[in-house]
Amino acid sequence: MLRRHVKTTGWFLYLSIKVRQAMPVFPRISMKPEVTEYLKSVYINKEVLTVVGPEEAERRFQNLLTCLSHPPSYTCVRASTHLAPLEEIHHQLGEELKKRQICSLSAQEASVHILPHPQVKDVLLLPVDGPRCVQQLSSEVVVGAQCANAVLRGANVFAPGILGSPKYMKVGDVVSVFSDLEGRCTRGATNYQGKKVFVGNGVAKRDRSSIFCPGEPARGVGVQMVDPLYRSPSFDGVLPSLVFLQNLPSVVVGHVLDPHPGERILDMCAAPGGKTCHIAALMGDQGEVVALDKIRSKIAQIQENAQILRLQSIKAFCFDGTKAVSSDSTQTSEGPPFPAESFDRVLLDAPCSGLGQRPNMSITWSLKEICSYQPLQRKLFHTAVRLLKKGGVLVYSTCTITLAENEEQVAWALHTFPRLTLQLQKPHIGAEGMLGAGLSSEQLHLLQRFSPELSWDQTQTTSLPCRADGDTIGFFIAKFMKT
Ligand SMILES: C[S@@+](CC[C@H](N)C(=O)[O-])C[C@H]1O[C@@H](n2cnc3c(N)ncnc32)[C@H](O)[C@@H]1O
Repeated sequence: MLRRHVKTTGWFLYLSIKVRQAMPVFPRISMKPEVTEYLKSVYINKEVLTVVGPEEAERRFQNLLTCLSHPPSYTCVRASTHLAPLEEIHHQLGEELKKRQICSLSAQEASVHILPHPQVKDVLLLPVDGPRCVQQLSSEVVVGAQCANAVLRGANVFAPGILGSPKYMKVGDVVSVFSDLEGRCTRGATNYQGKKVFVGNGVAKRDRSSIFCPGEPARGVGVQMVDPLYRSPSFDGVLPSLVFLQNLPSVVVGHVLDPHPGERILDMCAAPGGKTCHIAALMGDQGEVVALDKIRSKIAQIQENAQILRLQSIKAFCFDGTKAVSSDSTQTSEGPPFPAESFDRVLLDAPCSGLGQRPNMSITWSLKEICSYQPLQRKLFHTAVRLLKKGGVLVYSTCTITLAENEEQVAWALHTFPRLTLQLQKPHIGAEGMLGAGLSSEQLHLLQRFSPELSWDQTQTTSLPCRADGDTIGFFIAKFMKT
């Protein structure tokens, strides 16, 4: 395997000459020592040690730290099968990608490389080309970590994400883009020497002066990525009503909830509405999907997505989910709070520590912040159970990897609400629940945990769609019925 060392400021990155080789290109995710210790105690807990042994437990933990800093090796889009058959959307997407030449593949290859998921009937998968061999340049643009993560998943650099640029950067200049790993680059920097990681090359679409001008905040694309380390199509404006960018586990959530036409569904923490829209689509837009979110500015995102995807059964409200049960059982108004037992199904896609997101090269949070979600999730859970009809279905999901927000919440819920029983999930394409929360093997079997660390060693040698179910963000799903 041919490799070369490329020197960056204080950092050595291994850049691969061969496309898709097993060597990681980014350093392991960095975090505060207390957070590393905490995650280690989660992944190398007593129950895990007893079952898989210390070596395997350690291997999984080290894999976790590596895979979190790397993007999944494919892009997942959900097709609007309520508007057109999957085959038709597949074909149109191939044509559109060819037309826009946003796909690096040849015209003939473009549609061939879009693959339907074998089990999730409204998902199309597109391989990501990377890590690619890209030469670093002397002109450096430094962007915030969030912005860089989006670049690694196919986005361009938007002006607000830019922290530093060459002193005389002009429109048309070719620049190398770096992620500010520690969040220490000050806005307007001209030569940042802190920890940074190269994510690709692009062309400046704005002069430095217009990016950092005082007063009016800069908007629009600041650097168009032409040679990214990981190339995947940008879906900006591509068939907006027919394809929706969504991580595979998030699409699985909608199917696990299994909503039926004519039902009344509650999505308690809904913004920006990806899962809300999926639920409405699965119901053929027949019935009612009530979407709540506590943050007012996010309600417009739900409404906008519903409009783009041509869904009319969604009603979005700004409301605190923990207060969504009305004490008045005769209350009949359309919006919250609602009388108990008002909904056939409830989705609690809970606010969480989000540690399963990929790529993520640095967790800046303290342990206290990470541990702050469990009580809020329990409050929301109480409301969810009260609002659910007898015989109704409750799905609880998070995009994090701790036991405290996942399996421990399930153990707590089964203990607190004797009328809840765990249900089989369909599809079940992730792993089962993680050991360590005292759940039985039957209970763990009913849980779905997407655990990229389990297949990280094989990720880059297995072809799509086989690797799709393992090479995901970290995610958790539990399905209950109220008996
Ligand atoms: C994981 S995100 C939801 C993602 C969404 N389900 C989707 O698929 O697009 C969690 C959301 O919960 C919202 N949230 C936090 N606390 C809440 C509360 N008490 N009541 C309602 N929403 C809340 C946040 O504003 C955030 O938008």
